[in-house]
Amino acid sequence: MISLSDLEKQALALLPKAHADYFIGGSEREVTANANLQSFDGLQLWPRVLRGNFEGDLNIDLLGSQLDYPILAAPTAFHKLAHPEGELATARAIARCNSLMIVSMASNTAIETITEAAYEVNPRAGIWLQIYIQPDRDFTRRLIRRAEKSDCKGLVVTVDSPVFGVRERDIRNNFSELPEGLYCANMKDPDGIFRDIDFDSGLNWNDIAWLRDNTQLPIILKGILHPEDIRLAIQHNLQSVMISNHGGRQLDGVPATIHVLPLLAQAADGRIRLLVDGGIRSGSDVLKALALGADAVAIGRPVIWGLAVDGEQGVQAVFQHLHKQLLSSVRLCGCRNRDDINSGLIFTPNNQEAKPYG
Ligand SMILES: Cc1cc2nc3c(=O)[nH]c(=O)nc-3n(C[C@H](O)[C@H](O)[C@H](O)COP(=O)(O)O)c2cc1C
Ligand SMILES: CCCCCCC(=O)C(=O)O
Repeated sequence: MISLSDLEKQALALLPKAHADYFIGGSEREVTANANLQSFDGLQLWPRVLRGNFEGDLNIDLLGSQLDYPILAAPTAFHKLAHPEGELATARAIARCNSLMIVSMASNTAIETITEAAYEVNPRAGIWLQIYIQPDRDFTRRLIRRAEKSDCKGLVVTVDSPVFGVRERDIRNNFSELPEGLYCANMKDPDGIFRDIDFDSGLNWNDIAWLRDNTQLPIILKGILHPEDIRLAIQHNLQSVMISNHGGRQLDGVPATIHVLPLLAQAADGRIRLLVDGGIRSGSDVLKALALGADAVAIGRPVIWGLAVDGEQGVQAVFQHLHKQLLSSVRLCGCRNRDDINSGLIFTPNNQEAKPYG
């Protein structure tokens, strides 16, 4: 693979239009979906030279999961629309890469089957489950128990979705149901009936406290964009937040995540692990996010493109590609160790006078 944009083109050409549009689309006018991508291009790295080797490593302990590098898979729904092996192919690929997969609540494969496949490939694999807290709290509690029993290592709670975003492409394509034979496998009730995923528009911090009392798993809040919400997450003893605008698929017109990251890193002040997603398409994008304060980044659509083009191997290729590019960017920037990856690496007109790192 040469670039993720080549891969994206290949994947889009392979998929039926309604599915390609579901995967690539954003909400309303897709201003935020586009801003995620463009904002990375608007940031420039500011390299130093003649500083010798990068002696550090890029591995990370993320809430108990050991990753070889700080890139993980964001939760994305319906992998069987991209490839018949669906989430099993994704999970195996990511396990082989010693990375971490956040399984969507809307996966086409049940969480137990996914963890089993991942741990078979790599007993140290990282698997977290993403949930939308359901208005039916008993159902939510049962799903959390299933995640715990199947040895998930974290629970990601998506909080940017009191209602579902308006996806104009899906409306135009009349895409409102999965093809026959595909299901949201985690939504099966004990009586064998699949229920729909609901969005709880009344969700508030008391529900997060309820969740805190209902699981020992680390909780990661996904969909944070405001520094005040970081402070509240810290107050609620959460381990991590994902700075995310849902890939521009929920509220259109919100900032690109990379733009709010510095403010949120300041609010976090090292007291909570910061993950960021949205528009990361190259190793230099990953480096920009790490430099601005992220502990790790997550990728959504690129995983789908890899899966659609070449199943398990395609997903593996995406992770290997980003890892290789990240290492190359780190070296080209003259970083000697992990501490050199800081905000001094980002050139802005305002920091021309500032003393860069080192
Ligand atoms: C096709 C698709 C499905 C998604 N499904 C979910 C989901 O089930 N749960 C969730 O919290 N986020 C979901 N997201 C949002 C991603 O987790 C992530 O925030 C976003 O894709 C990151 O942007 P990127 O695709 O530019 O990397 C989905 C995104 C896409 C593109
Ligand atoms: C009603 C099904 C909900 C699936 C959620 C997937 C998602 O979050 C997305 O962005 O699409």
